Amino acid sequence: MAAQTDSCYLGFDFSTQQLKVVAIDGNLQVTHQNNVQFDSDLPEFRTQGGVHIHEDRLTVTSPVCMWLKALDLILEKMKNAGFDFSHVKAVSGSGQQHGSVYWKKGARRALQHLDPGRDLHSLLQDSFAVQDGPVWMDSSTAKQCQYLESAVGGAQQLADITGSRAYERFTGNQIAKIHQFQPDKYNETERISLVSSFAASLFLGDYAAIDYSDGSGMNLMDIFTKQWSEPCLKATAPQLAEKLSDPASSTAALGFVSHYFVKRFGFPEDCKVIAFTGDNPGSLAGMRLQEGDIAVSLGTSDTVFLWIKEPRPTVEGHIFCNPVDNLSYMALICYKNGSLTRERIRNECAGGSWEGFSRALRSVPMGNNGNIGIYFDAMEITPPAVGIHRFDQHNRRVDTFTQEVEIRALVEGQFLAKRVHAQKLGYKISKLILTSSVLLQVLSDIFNAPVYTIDVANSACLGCAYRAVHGKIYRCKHCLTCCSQSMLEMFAIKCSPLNVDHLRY
Ligand SMILES: O=C(CO)[C@@H](O)[C@H](O)CF
Repeated sequence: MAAQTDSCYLGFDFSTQQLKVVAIDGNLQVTHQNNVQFDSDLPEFRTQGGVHIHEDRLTVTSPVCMWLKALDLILEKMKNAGFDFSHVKAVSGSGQQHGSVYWKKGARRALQHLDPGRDLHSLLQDSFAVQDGPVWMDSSTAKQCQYLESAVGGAQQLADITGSRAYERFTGNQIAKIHQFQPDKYNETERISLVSSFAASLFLGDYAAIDYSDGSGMNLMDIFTKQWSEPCLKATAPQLAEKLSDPASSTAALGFVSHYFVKRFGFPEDCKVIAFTGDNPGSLAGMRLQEGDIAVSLGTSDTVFLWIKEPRPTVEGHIFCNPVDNLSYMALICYKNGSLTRERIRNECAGGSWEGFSRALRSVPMGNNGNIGIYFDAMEITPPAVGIHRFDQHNRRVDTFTQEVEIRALVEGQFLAKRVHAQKLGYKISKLILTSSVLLQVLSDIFNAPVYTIDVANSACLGCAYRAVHGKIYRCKHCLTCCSQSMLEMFAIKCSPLNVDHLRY
């Protein structure tokens, strides 16, 4: 890693299982990385995979105080590692998409007057109307989805406005459920943030706007006007526009870090806060996608996404506003059964070892001798289905595979689904960029296309650190309007070509 130089930019990612941070210098070189694992570093919240799955197996939440404590902890870890905050010129970040935070009346005043002598958790733990907020793994709002679609004229009509049909995890439907079943908590709420804008609010010392890109994942924002859609707001809950406030550009400089961070950690007073966004939009920036590239992100959720100019919303997949270029968009497909399912089968079929998993995978030929598996441990998003299904080379349903066949069936099944859905949505598959270096070969075989990886594990953090640079440097000095220098030009100026391991031509 490069030594810390005089300019430094931070990108935070509040993802499902951990809080991560990447620091880069003015040449976009990584100088520091750190993380806090929610389950192991903050065991008092008793999460599994960073969440609480409720008894109905559909409701999934995360404690907002866990995220507060995680930020306290990661900043302490950075300070103890000798990180010098006085060089930080700008911060940005991302959060798991769709999750929501409900600030209760009076919270803004607390946020604006944080005492640098105390930690964030002790200062803000009583500032939330909902302690355990809904997150993207929740599938409990089917009724709210049906109501919203019927109110605006159907699934395709809703997709034409917001970029997606109604999805259970999307924030608007979660807000509708809280208004319906916990009206006192809804009425006690003065501001609703996404996880991304909640995190930005902590650094800003005031409520931060929801950005266009993450706001596209709410079934509430018109992705063309980039304003809240009145019919969607009306069909969701009363006084909602007031609780959300106006969305802002994902490239917006929201202000400077608060007095709290200057005094407690030594951030410079002119350290800018650039709008935080969703984790997948953050990854899109971090992977420096060009038109025609397809990104595959393997995480708690798996996603396939690409940079597009012309949005064509459908009832499958999602169209979000682009986090880097206000005139572009991003297309995304999301799969809920990602790393948690791969870890379950690694534990059951390879003794918990990734080396054993890889050996088993390589021991069975590509195509798995015709055996195919579908592994939906939890209700899947794409398609909305659940259950484990195995078929042999004669298309007969079978109950078990050998351990090696099971492992290859899982990986090939997950990647085949990605290819089928990507092609069905018209994604042109020419080059793939994978966020991690695992499973490269299988992905390349399944897509029959060259696969690259980026050389930093935390693509969302990296993308947000890039966005911090972009927001700080490439902005006219006299106003906070959108900068003239595009981020892709910035990359051309600031750094060498993407460091990629090119697997196969
Ligand atoms: O729901 C998703 C995207 O639509 C997931 O990828 C979450 O962003 C994961 F945090």
